[in-house]
Amino acid sequence: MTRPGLRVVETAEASRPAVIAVEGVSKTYRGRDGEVPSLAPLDFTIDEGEFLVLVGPSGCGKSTLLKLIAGLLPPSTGRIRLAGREVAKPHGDAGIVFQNALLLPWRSVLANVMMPVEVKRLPRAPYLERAGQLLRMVGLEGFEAKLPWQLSGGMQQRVSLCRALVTDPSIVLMDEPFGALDAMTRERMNVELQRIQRETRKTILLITHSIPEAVFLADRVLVMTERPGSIAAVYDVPLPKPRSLEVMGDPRFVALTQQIRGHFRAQGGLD
Ligand SMILES: Nc1ncnc2c1ncn2[C@@H]1O[C@H](COP(=O)(O)OP(=O)(O)OP(=O)(O)O)[C@@H](O)[C@H]1O
Repeated sequence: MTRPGLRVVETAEASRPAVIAVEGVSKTYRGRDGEVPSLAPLDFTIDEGEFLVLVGPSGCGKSTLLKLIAGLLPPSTGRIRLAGREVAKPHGDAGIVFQNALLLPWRSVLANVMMPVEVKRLPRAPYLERAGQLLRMVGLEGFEAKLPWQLSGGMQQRVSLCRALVTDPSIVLMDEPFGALDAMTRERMNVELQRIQRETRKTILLITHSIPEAVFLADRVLVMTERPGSIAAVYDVPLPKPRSLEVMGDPRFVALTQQIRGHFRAQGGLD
């Protein structure tokens, strides 16, 4: 049952249940040109409230994995459970944020945020209130009536994040959400996203090509191999949250980014 209101029920850190369970999941695309094995069988879980970041070489199946979790594609083997239920079709219980904000240009900021509410035919009034709260939380109070082109790229991505959160989904999936932003805006958005996750307590799975971004944001970083992607390593990030940008100078931060970079040196980098 989807519910409005920014906060979810508090759970003890030690006994956080898994929100996502990926069990033996693989994906092979089959088309006219033959088969493309995209993901090797994967097993991992994401805990409630966890921030898991995926890094891996280009084409290793990261976006495919996100689409599988969102139910947009069926796995070739294995199964995915989201909040205990097997994902079998597009379920709408995952908010998705892509590299481009993908806002409808003729709709106001508020109307864009309300899109999932309309698609799911949920009652308008409580979600309108939630949309207003979310826009306030991301610093866009007063911009509700603006059109997307009147906003900067970073502001548009914040709108897209509000749209992903408006129906209070079990998980937020983010595919290179800040990849199109300039470096300074991107850093600011990383700090913002960390705060937003703290306030909403959402479970987040984020894909990035930036190792520092991964370490800055994550509770755990999952490193993937080249296609067909499998799990090369999973790292706990031993840095307390909230983190400020200064953490990037912390020897533990530097050591971990170096260690993760080591996975890609032999493969010629992340991109
Ligand atoms: N619909 C499709 N049909 C056939 N092959 C596909 C399809 N979608 C993706 N692929 C292939 O599957 C592999 C994994 O693609 P995917 O987009 O998941 O990788 P990725 O890790 O997200 O890449 P990037 O980091 O470049 O965004 C790639 O080789 C891609 O060409």
